[in-house]
Amino acid sequence: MLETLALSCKRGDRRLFRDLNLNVPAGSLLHVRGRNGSGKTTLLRTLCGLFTPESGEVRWRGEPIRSLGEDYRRELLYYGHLPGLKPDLSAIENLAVAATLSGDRLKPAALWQALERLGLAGFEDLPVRMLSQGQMKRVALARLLLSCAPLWVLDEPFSALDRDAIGLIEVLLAEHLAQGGLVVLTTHQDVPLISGQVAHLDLGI
Ligand SMILES: Nc1ncnc2c1ncn2[C@@H]1O[C@H](COP(=O)(O)OP(=O)(O)OP(=O)(O)O)[C@@H](O)[C@H]1O
Repeated sequence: MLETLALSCKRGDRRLFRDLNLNVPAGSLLHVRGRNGSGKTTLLRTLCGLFTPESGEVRWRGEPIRSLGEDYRRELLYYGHLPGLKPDLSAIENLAVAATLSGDRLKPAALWQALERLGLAGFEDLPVRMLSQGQMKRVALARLLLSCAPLWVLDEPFSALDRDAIGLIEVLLAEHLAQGGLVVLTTHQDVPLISGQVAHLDLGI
């Protein structure tokens, strides 16, 4: 379970949220909503331990993430605003690097299958700088198929994706939740989930 206790964050002089108490149980999704600049990305980065809150804490399985360090990061998949790809590496190479950094030992066939499922057959060997924006996002999202992490924190996973890709990500989310995974995501789109328990958090109101 992921929890926050009285979490407060400031950026410059602006307080984005105060005393946030969240509880995301296994098998559930938290959809963080709010206008531009309301603090969604800041909250997601704080949940990942990438931004230090003004006060309060984030807990994973009952332990403060500060004390878990690498043990927490191994259980986490973070998909940020930028796809986080190396532009001169191919799609396959990018996935291999991401898997190695996450400590996942994967057979090359698994990487090729993941790219195929994301509709990237034929584009596996091109440097990703030669792919379209949506294709780059698909490469980054292929990690969802390969990761063993129970907690997915996804910042705008649907942006720049076409209808088919959005449908596929919805299926992957539903599968992850059905297996007891947890998801925290932001999206400005209304995305109906096929199944799973969904809660909403509105920031900046
Ligand atoms: N590095 C930074 N230094 C100072 N202020 C920042 C920094 N990054 C973000 N902010 C400010 O924090 C506020 C919240 O930003 P954040 O990116 O969390 O919003 P958001 O809800 O994710 O927005 P969007 O929907 O546009 O992605 C904004 O007002 C922004 O200007």
